[in-house]
Amino acid sequence: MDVTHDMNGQKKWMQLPRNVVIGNGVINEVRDVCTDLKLIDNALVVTGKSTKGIAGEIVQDSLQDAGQNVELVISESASMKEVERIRKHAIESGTRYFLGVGSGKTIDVAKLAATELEVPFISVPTAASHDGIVSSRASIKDGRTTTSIQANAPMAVIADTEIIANAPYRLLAAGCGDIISNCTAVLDWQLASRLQNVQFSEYAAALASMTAQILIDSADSIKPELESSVRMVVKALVSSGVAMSIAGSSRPASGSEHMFSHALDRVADEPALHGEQCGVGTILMMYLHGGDWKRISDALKLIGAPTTAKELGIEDKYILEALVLSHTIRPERYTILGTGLTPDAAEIVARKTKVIS
Ligand SMILES: NC(=O)C1=CN([C@@H]2O[C@H](COP(=O)(O)OP(=O)(O)OC[C@H]3O[C@@H](n4cnc5c(N)ncnc54)[C@H](O)[C@@H]3O)[C@@H](O)[C@H]2O)C=CC1
Ligand SMILES: O=C(CO)COP(=O)(O)O
Ligand SMILES: [Zn+2]
Repeated sequence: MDVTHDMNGQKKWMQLPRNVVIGNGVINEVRDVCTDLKLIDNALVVTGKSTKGIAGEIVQDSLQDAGQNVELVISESASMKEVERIRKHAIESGTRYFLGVGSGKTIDVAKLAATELEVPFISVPTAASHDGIVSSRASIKDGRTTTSIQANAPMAVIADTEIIANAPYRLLAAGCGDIISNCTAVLDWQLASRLQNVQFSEYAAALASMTAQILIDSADSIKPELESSVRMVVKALVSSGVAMSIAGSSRPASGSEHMFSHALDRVADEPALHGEQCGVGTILMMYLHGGDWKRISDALKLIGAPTTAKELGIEDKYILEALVLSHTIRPERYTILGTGLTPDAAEIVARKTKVIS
Protein backbone atom coordinates (compact mmCIF):
# COMPACT_ATOMS: atom_id res chain seq x y z
CA MET A 1 0.00 0.00 0.00
CA ASP A 2 1.26 3.51 -0.76
CA VAL A 3 0.24 5.35 2.35
CA THR A 4 -1.44 3.91 5.40
CA HIS A 5 -3.17 6.06 7.98
CA ASP A 6 -4.22 4.95 11.43
CA MET A 7 -7.57 6.09 12.80
CA ASN A 8 -6.12 9.51 13.70
CA GLY A 9 -4.32 9.89 10.41
CA GLN A 10 -1.00 9.76 12.28
CA LYS A 11 0.75 6.87 10.59
CA LYS A 12 1.97 7.11 7.00
CA TRP A 13 3.69 4.65 4.72
CA MET A 14 4.54 6.03 1.28
CA GLN A 15 5.86 3.68 -1.36
CA LEU A 16 7.98 5.31 -4.04
CA PRO A 17 10.32 3.97 -6.76
CA ARG A 18 13.91 3.81 -5.53
CA ASN A 19 15.61 4.51 -8.87
CA VAL A 20 14.18 6.72 -11.60
CA VAL A 21 16.48 6.78 -14.62
CA ILE A 22 15.53 9.10 -17.51
CA GLY A 23 17.67 9.87 -20.56
CA ASN A 24 19.04 8.94 -23.96
CA GLY A 25 20.15 5.31 -24.14
CA VAL A 26 19.35 4.48 -20.51
CA ILE A 27 17.88 1.16 -21.68
CA ASN A 28 21.52 0.05 -21.62
CA GLU A 29 21.63 0.76 -17.89
CA VAL A 30 19.00 -1.86 -17.04
CA ARG A 31 21.56 -4.30 -15.72
CA ASP A 32 23.26 -1.65 -13.56
CA VAL A 33 19.90 -0.73 -12.09
CA CYS A 34 19.14 -4.41 -11.40
CA THR A 35 22.54 -4.91 -9.81
CA ASP A 36 21.99 -1.84 -7.63
CA LEU A 37 18.69 -3.33 -6.47
CA LYS A 38 20.35 -6.74 -5.89
CA LEU A 39 18.15 -8.29 -8.61
CA ILE A 40 20.69 -10.68 -9.98
CA ASP A 41 18.82 -13.66 -11.45
CA ASN A 42 15.61 -15.19 -12.81
CA ALA A 43 13.98 -12.21 -14.49
CA LEU A 44 10.73 -12.29 -16.42
CA VAL A 45 10.46 -9.65 -19.14
CA VAL A 46 6.80 -8.94 -19.95
CA THR A 47 6.57 -7.07 -23.22
CA GLY A 48 4.19 -6.34 -26.12
CA LYS A 49 4.04 -7.67 -29.67
CA SER A 50 5.48 -4.51 -31.22
CA THR A 51 7.51 -3.34 -28.21
CA LYS A 52 9.39 -6.67 -28.03
CA GLY A 53 11.63 -5.62 -30.92
CA ILE A 54 11.82 -2.00 -29.75
CA ALA A 55 12.99 -2.65 -26.19
CA GLY A 56 11.94 -6.06 -24.81
CA GLU A 57 14.74 -8.00 -26.48
CA ILE A 58 17.34 -5.33 -25.65
CA VAL A 59 16.46 -5.75 -21.97
CA GLN A 60 16.51 -9.55 -22.24
CA ASP A 61 19.88 -9.62 -24.06
CA SER A 62 21.52 -7.18 -21.70
CA LEU A 63 20.51 -9.16 -18.60
CA GLN A 64 21.50 -12.45 -20.25
CA ASP A 65 24.91 -10.93 -21.09
CA ALA A 66 25.27 -10.25 -17.38
CA GLY A 67 24.76 -13.97 -16.75
CA GLN A 68 21.14 -13.84 -15.62
CA ASN A 69 18.43 -16.35 -16.51
CA VAL A 70 15.83 -14.33 -18.37
CA GLU A 71 12.47 -15.39 -19.80
CA LEU A 72 10.45 -13.20 -22.14
CA VAL A 73 6.69 -13.32 -22.51
CA ILE A 74 4.31 -11.29 -24.68
CA SER A 75 1.28 -9.68 -23.08
CA GLU A 76 -0.96 -6.90 -24.35
CA SER A 77 -4.46 -7.22 -22.96
CA ALA A 78 -4.83 -6.02 -19.38
CA SER A 79 -7.34 -8.54 -18.02
CA MET A 80 -7.34 -10.67 -14.84
CA LYS A 81 -7.11 -13.77 -17.04
CA GLU A 82 -3.92 -12.39 -18.53
CA VAL A 83 -2.48 -11.52 -15.10
CA GLU A 84 -3.22 -15.10 -14.03
CA ARG A 85 -1.52 -16.51 -17.16
CA ILE A 86 1.62 -14.43 -16.54
CA ARG A 87 1.60 -15.26 -12.82
CA LYS A 88 1.49 -19.02 -13.60
CA HIS A 89 4.26 -18.65 -16.15
CA ALA A 90 6.37 -16.84 -13.55
CA ILE A 91 5.81 -19.54 -10.91
CA GLU A 92 6.77 -22.29 -13.38
CA SER A 93 9.95 -20.50 -14.41
CA GLY A 94 11.03 -19.53 -10.89
CA THR A 95 10.80 -15.78 -11.54
CA ARG A 96 12.41 -13.62 -8.84
CA TYR A 97 11.50 -10.26 -10.39
CA PHE A 98 9.56 -8.74 -13.29
CA LEU A 99 10.33 -6.11 -15.89
CA GLY A 100 7.34 -4.58 -17.70
CA VAL A 101 8.70 -3.34 -21.05
CA GLY A 102 6.15 -1.58 -23.25
CA SER A 103 3.01 0.50 -23.04
CA GLY A 104 0.33 0.87 -20.38
CA LYS A 105 -1.38 -2.49 -20.67
CA THR A 106 1.85 -4.50 -20.63
CA ILE A 107 3.17 -2.57 -17.63
CA ASP A 108 -0.09 -3.02 -15.69
CA VAL A 109 -0.12 -6.80 -16.22
CA ALA A 110 3.51 -7.13 -15.11
CA LYS A 111 2.95 -4.79 -12.14
CA LEU A 112 -0.05 -6.72 -10.85
CA ALA A 113 1.47 -10.17 -11.38
CA ALA A 114 4.60 -9.02 -9.48
CA THR A 115 2.46 -7.63 -6.67
CA GLU A 116 0.52 -10.89 -6.36
CA LEU A 117 3.75 -12.89 -6.19
CA GLU A 118 5.33 -10.33 -3.82
CA VAL A 119 8.40 -9.92 -5.99
CA PRO A 120 9.98 -6.66 -7.29
CA PHE A 121 8.86 -4.99 -10.49
CA ILE A 122 10.75 -2.63 -12.80
CA SER A 123 8.91 -0.38 -15.24
CA VAL A 124 10.51 0.20 -18.64
CA PRO A 125 8.02 2.31 -20.63
CA THR A 126 8.38 2.57 -24.41
CA ALA A 127 5.82 5.37 -24.50
CA ALA A 128 4.87 8.18 -22.10
CA SER A 129 1.12 7.84 -22.56
CA HIS A 130 -0.02 8.11 -18.89
CA ASP A 131 1.20 8.11 -15.30
CA GLY A 132 0.63 4.36 -14.80
CA ILE A 133 4.27 3.92 -15.86
CA VAL A 134 5.26 5.00 -12.36
CA SER A 135 2.14 4.64 -10.20
CA SER A 136 1.20 2.02 -7.65
CA ARG A 137 -2.04 1.23 -9.43
CA ALA A 138 -2.94 -1.22 -12.17
CA SER A 139 -5.97 -0.79 -14.44
CA ILE A 140 -7.55 -4.10 -15.31
CA LYS A 141 -10.39 -4.52 -17.78
CA ASP A 142 -13.28 -6.93 -17.46
CA GLY A 143 -15.32 -6.62 -20.64
CA ARG A 144 -15.96 -2.89 -20.89
CA THR A 145 -15.44 -2.19 -17.20
CA THR A 146 -12.04 -1.02 -15.95
CA THR A 147 -11.04 -1.49 -12.33
CA SER A 148 -8.18 0.42 -10.77
CA ILE A 149 -6.37 -1.97 -8.40
CA GLN A 150 -3.83 -1.10 -5.71
CA ALA A 151 -0.44 -2.62 -6.55
CA ASN A 152 3.16 -2.20 -5.48
CA ALA A 153 4.96 0.79 -6.99
CA PRO A 154 7.81 -0.11 -9.36
CA MET A 155 11.19 -0.49 -7.64
CA ALA A 156 12.67 1.42 -10.58
CA VAL A 157 11.52 3.29 -13.66
CA ILE A 158 13.84 3.28 -16.67
CA ALA A 159 12.61 5.72 -19.33
CA ASP A 160 14.78 5.87 -22.44
CA THR A 161 13.98 9.21 -24.07
CA GLU A 162 15.29 8.08 -27.47
CA ILE A 163 12.91 5.11 -27.58
CA ILE A 164 9.97 7.18 -26.33
CA ALA A 165 10.71 9.99 -28.82
CA ASN A 166 10.50 7.43 -31.65
CA ALA A 167 7.09 6.14 -30.51
CA PRO A 168 4.02 7.54 -32.30
CA TYR A 169 3.61 11.19 -31.16
CA ARG A 170 -0.05 10.50 -30.35
CA LEU A 171 1.09 8.54 -27.27
CA LEU A 172 3.17 11.44 -25.88
CA ALA A 173 0.33 13.91 -26.51
CA ALA A 174 -1.96 11.52 -24.60
CA GLY A 175 0.50 11.56 -21.69
CA CYS A 176 0.16 15.37 -21.65
CA GLY A 177 -3.65 15.01 -21.43
CA ASP A 178 -3.23 12.72 -18.41
CA ILE A 179 -0.98 15.29 -16.69
CA ILE A 180 -3.23 18.27 -17.50
CA SER A 181 -6.14 16.33 -15.98
CA ASN A 182 -4.56 16.94 -12.56
CA CYS A 183 -6.10 20.46 -12.77
CA THR A 184 -9.68 19.24 -12.39
CA ALA A 185 -8.72 16.22 -10.27
CA VAL A 186 -7.33 18.57 -7.61
CA LEU A 187 -10.37 20.90 -7.82
CA ASP A 188 -12.63 17.86 -7.31
CA TRP A 189 -10.54 16.70 -4.37
CA GLN A 190 -10.69 20.15 -2.72
CA LEU A 191 -14.46 20.18 -3.23
CA ALA A 192 -14.82 16.72 -1.69
CA SER A 193 -12.65 17.78 1.21
CA ARG A 194 -14.85 20.83 1.87
CA LEU A 195 -18.20 19.08 1.39
CA GLN A 196 -17.44 15.63 2.74
CA ASN A 197 -14.31 16.08 4.85
CA VAL A 198 -12.46 13.43 2.83
CA GLN A 199 -8.79 12.91 3.63
CA PHE A 200 -6.84 15.63 1.79
CA SER A 201 -3.12 16.15 1.37
CA GLU A 202 -1.95 19.72 0.70
CA TYR A 203 1.44 18.41 -0.44
CA ALA A 204 0.02 15.86 -2.89
CA ALA A 205 -2.48 18.39 -4.26
CA ALA A 206 0.17 21.12 -4.63
CA LEU A 207 2.58 18.77 -6.41
CA ALA A 208 -0.10 17.47 -8.81
CA SER A 209 -1.38 20.96 -9.61
CA MET A 210 2.09 22.43 -10.07
CA THR A 211 3.03 19.58 -12.41
CA ALA A 212 0.02 20.31 -14.62
CA GLN A 213 0.65 24.08 -14.55
CA ILE A 214 4.29 23.68 -15.63
CA LEU A 215 3.21 21.54 -18.55
CA ILE A 216 0.45 23.96 -19.60
CA ASP A 217 2.95 26.84 -19.46
CA SER A 218 5.37 24.85 -21.65
CA ALA A 219 2.74 23.52 -24.06
CA ASP A 220 4.29 25.26 -27.06
CA SER A 221 7.58 23.41 -26.56
CA ILE A 222 6.07 19.90 -26.66
CA LYS A 223 6.79 18.69 -30.18
CA PRO A 224 7.14 15.36 -32.02
CA GLU A 225 10.48 13.56 -32.06
CA LEU A 226 12.09 15.94 -29.57
CA GLU A 227 13.84 14.28 -26.67
CA SER A 228 13.56 17.50 -24.65
CA SER A 229 9.75 17.19 -24.91
CA VAL A 230 9.89 13.55 -23.85
CA ARG A 231 12.05 14.46 -20.83
CA MET A 232 9.59 17.11 -19.75
CA VAL A 233 6.59 14.78 -20.07
CA VAL A 234 8.26 11.82 -18.35
CA LYS A 235 9.34 14.02 -15.42
CA ALA A 236 5.76 15.29 -15.12
CA LEU A 237 4.40 11.72 -15.16
CA VAL A 238 6.86 10.78 -12.40
CA SER A 239 5.72 13.81 -10.37
CA SER A 240 2.08 12.81 -10.76
CA GLY A 241 2.95 9.28 -9.66
CA VAL A 242 4.72 10.65 -6.59
CA ALA A 243 1.69 12.84 -5.79
CA MET A 244 -0.50 9.71 -5.85
CA SER A 245 1.95 7.90 -3.58
CA ILE A 246 1.90 10.80 -1.10
CA ALA A 247 -1.91 10.81 -1.19
CA GLY A 248 -2.23 7.04 -0.94
CA SER A 249 -4.84 7.17 -3.69
CA SER A 250 -5.19 8.39 -7.27
CA ARG A 251 -7.15 11.45 -6.04
CA PRO A 252 -4.52 14.08 -7.04
CA ALA A 253 -4.45 12.76 -10.62
CA SER A 254 -7.91 11.32 -11.15
CA GLY A 255 -11.23 13.10 -10.66
CA SER A 256 -14.38 13.73 -12.68
CA GLU A 257 -12.40 13.93 -15.95
CA HIS A 258 -11.12 10.38 -15.35
CA MET A 259 -14.64 9.21 -14.52
CA PHE A 260 -15.70 10.63 -17.91
CA SER A 261 -12.85 8.72 -19.60
CA HIS A 262 -13.79 5.48 -17.79
CA ALA A 263 -17.43 6.06 -18.85
CA LEU A 264 -16.33 6.54 -22.48
CA ASP A 265 -14.45 3.23 -22.29
CA ARG A 266 -17.78 1.63 -21.35
CA VAL A 267 -20.03 3.21 -23.95
CA ALA A 268 -17.89 3.99 -27.01
CA ASP A 269 -17.48 1.39 -29.75
CA GLU A 270 -13.83 2.30 -30.13
CA PRO A 271 -12.51 4.36 -27.24
CA ALA A 272 -9.50 6.64 -27.76
CA LEU A 273 -6.33 6.55 -25.63
CA HIS A 274 -6.75 7.01 -21.86
CA GLY A 275 -4.80 10.29 -21.78
CA GLU A 276 -6.61 11.69 -24.83
CA GLN A 277 -10.00 11.08 -23.22
CA CYS A 278 -8.85 12.52 -19.89
CA GLY A 279 -7.64 15.68 -21.68
CA VAL A 280 -11.07 16.25 -23.28
CA GLY A 281 -12.68 15.37 -19.94
CA THR A 282 -10.62 18.12 -18.30
CA ILE A 283 -12.05 20.72 -20.69
CA LEU A 284 -15.61 19.60 -19.86
CA MET A 285 -15.10 19.36 -16.10
CA MET A 286 -13.24 22.69 -15.93
CA TYR A 287 -16.33 24.26 -17.51
CA LEU A 288 -18.49 22.68 -14.78
CA HIS A 289 -16.10 24.02 -12.12
CA GLY A 290 -16.54 27.51 -13.62
CA GLY A 291 -12.80 27.59 -14.35
CA ASP A 292 -10.74 28.61 -17.39
CA TRP A 293 -11.61 25.65 -19.67
CA LYS A 294 -10.36 27.57 -22.70
CA ARG A 295 -6.83 27.64 -21.27
CA ILE A 296 -6.97 23.83 -21.01
CA SER A 297 -8.30 23.50 -24.54
CA ASP A 298 -5.67 25.91 -25.92
CA ALA A 299 -2.82 24.02 -24.22
CA LEU A 300 -4.05 20.67 -25.59
CA LYS A 301 -4.35 22.18 -29.08
CA LEU A 302 -0.78 23.55 -28.90
CA ILE A 303 0.46 20.10 -27.91
CA GLY A 304 -1.54 18.45 -30.69
CA ALA A 305 -3.82 16.43 -28.40
CA PRO A 306 -7.53 16.01 -29.22
CA THR A 307 -9.99 18.62 -27.92
CA THR A 308 -13.14 17.47 -29.72
CA ALA A 309 -15.23 14.32 -30.15
CA LYS A 310 -14.26 14.29 -33.81
CA GLU A 311 -10.54 14.37 -32.99
CA LEU A 312 -11.07 11.58 -30.47
CA GLY A 313 -12.74 9.58 -33.23
CA ILE A 314 -15.82 9.15 -31.03
CA GLU A 315 -19.39 9.95 -32.07
CA ASP A 316 -21.07 12.89 -30.28
CA LYS A 317 -23.81 10.61 -28.89
CA TYR A 318 -21.22 8.61 -26.91
CA ILE A 319 -19.74 11.81 -25.43
CA LEU A 320 -23.21 12.76 -24.17
CA GLU A 321 -23.94 9.25 -22.92
CA ALA A 322 -20.61 9.16 -21.06
CA LEU A 323 -21.24 12.59 -19.50
CA VAL A 324 -24.56 11.42 -18.07
CA LEU A 325 -23.03 8.14 -16.85
CA SER A 326 -19.78 9.56 -15.38
CA HIS A 327 -20.96 10.15 -11.79
CA THR A 328 -21.91 6.47 -11.44
CA ILE A 329 -18.43 5.20 -12.28
CA ARG A 330 -16.95 5.63 -8.84
CA PRO A 331 -19.79 6.65 -6.54
CA GLU A 332 -17.55 6.85 -3.46
CA ARG A 333 -15.42 9.58 -5.08
CA TYR A 334 -17.26 12.90 -4.73
CA THR A 335 -16.63 15.33 -7.60
CA ILE A 336 -18.16 18.31 -9.38
CA LEU A 337 -20.47 15.80 -11.10
CA GLY A 338 -22.40 15.49 -7.82
CA THR A 339 -25.50 13.39 -8.41
CA GLY A 340 -25.05 13.58 -12.17
CA LEU A 341 -25.82 15.64 -15.25
CA THR A 342 -29.19 15.61 -16.94
CA PRO A 343 -29.06 14.86 -20.71
CA ASP A 344 -29.83 18.50 -21.57
CA ALA A 345 -27.14 19.80 -19.17
CA ALA A 346 -24.67 17.35 -20.74
CA GLU A 347 -25.45 18.71 -24.18
CA ILE A 348 -24.96 22.31 -23.02
CA VAL A 349 -21.52 21.65 -21.52
CA ALA A 350 -20.38 19.63 -24.55
CA ARG A 351 -21.54 22.30 -27.01
CA LYS A 352 -20.30 25.34 -25.06
CA THR A 353 -16.83 23.84 -24.79
CA LYS A 354 -16.97 22.92 -28.50
CA VAL A 355 -16.28 19.26 -27.70
CA ILE A 356 -19.29 18.53 -29.91
CA SER A 357 -20.58 20.87 -32.60
N1 LIG B 1 -1.81 1.85 -13.92
C1 LIG B 1 -2.33 3.03 -14.00
O1 LIG B 1 -2.26 3.84 -13.06
C2 LIG B 1 -2.99 3.45 -15.28
C3 LIG B 1 -3.30 2.50 -16.24
N2 LIG B 1 -3.94 2.85 -17.41
C4 LIG B 1 -4.26 1.78 -18.35
O2 LIG B 1 -3.25 1.71 -19.36
C5 LIG B 1 -3.83 1.25 -20.57
C6 LIG B 1 -3.59 2.22 -21.69
O3 LIG B 1 -2.24 2.39 -21.87
P1 LIG B 1 -1.69 3.11 -23.19
O4 LIG B 1 -0.21 3.12 -23.09
O5 LIG B 1 -2.39 4.41 -23.35
O6 LIG B 1 -2.22 2.20 -24.36
P2 LIG B 1 -1.82 0.73 -24.79
O7 LIG B 1 -1.20 -0.04 -23.70
O8 LIG B 1 -3.05 0.18 -25.40
O9 LIG B 1 -0.71 1.00 -25.91
C7 LIG B 1 -1.04 1.69 -27.07
C8 LIG B 1 -0.22 1.21 -28.23
O10 LIG B 1 1.06 1.82 -28.21
C9 LIG B 1 2.00 0.91 -28.75
N3 LIG B 1 3.36 1.35 -28.39
C10 LIG B 1 3.89 1.54 -27.17
N4 LIG B 1 5.17 1.96 -27.27
C11 LIG B 1 5.45 2.05 -28.59
C12 LIG B 1 6.59 2.41 -29.33
N5 LIG B 1 7.72 2.80 -28.73
N6 LIG B 1 6.53 2.38 -30.69
C13 LIG B 1 5.40 1.98 -31.31
N7 LIG B 1 4.27 1.60 -30.66
C14 LIG B 1 4.31 1.65 -29.31
C15 LIG B 1 1.56 -0.41 -28.17
O11 LIG B 1 2.08 -1.48 -28.89
C16 LIG B 1 0.03 -0.29 -28.28
O12 LIG B 1 -0.41 -0.79 -29.50
C17 LIG B 1 -5.31 1.07 -20.31
O13 LIG B 1 -5.55 -0.29 -20.00
C18 LIG B 1 -5.55 1.96 -19.11
O14 LIG B 1 -6.67 1.57 -18.37
C19 LIG B 1 -4.21 4.16 -17.67
C20 LIG B 1 -3.89 5.12 -16.76
C21 LIG B 1 -3.28 4.87 -15.50
O1 LIG C 1 -5.20 7.22 -14.49
C1 LIG C 1 -4.92 7.45 -13.33
C2 LIG C 1 -4.24 8.70 -12.94
O2 LIG C 1 -3.82 9.43 -14.05
C3 LIG C 1 -5.31 6.51 -12.28
O3 LIG C 1 -6.57 6.83 -11.99
P1 LIG C 1 -7.74 5.78 -11.72
O4 LIG C 1 -7.72 5.63 -10.24
O5 LIG C 1 -8.93 6.53 -12.22
O6 LIG C 1 -7.46 4.53 -12.48
ZN1 LIG D 1 -4.87 8.82 -15.91
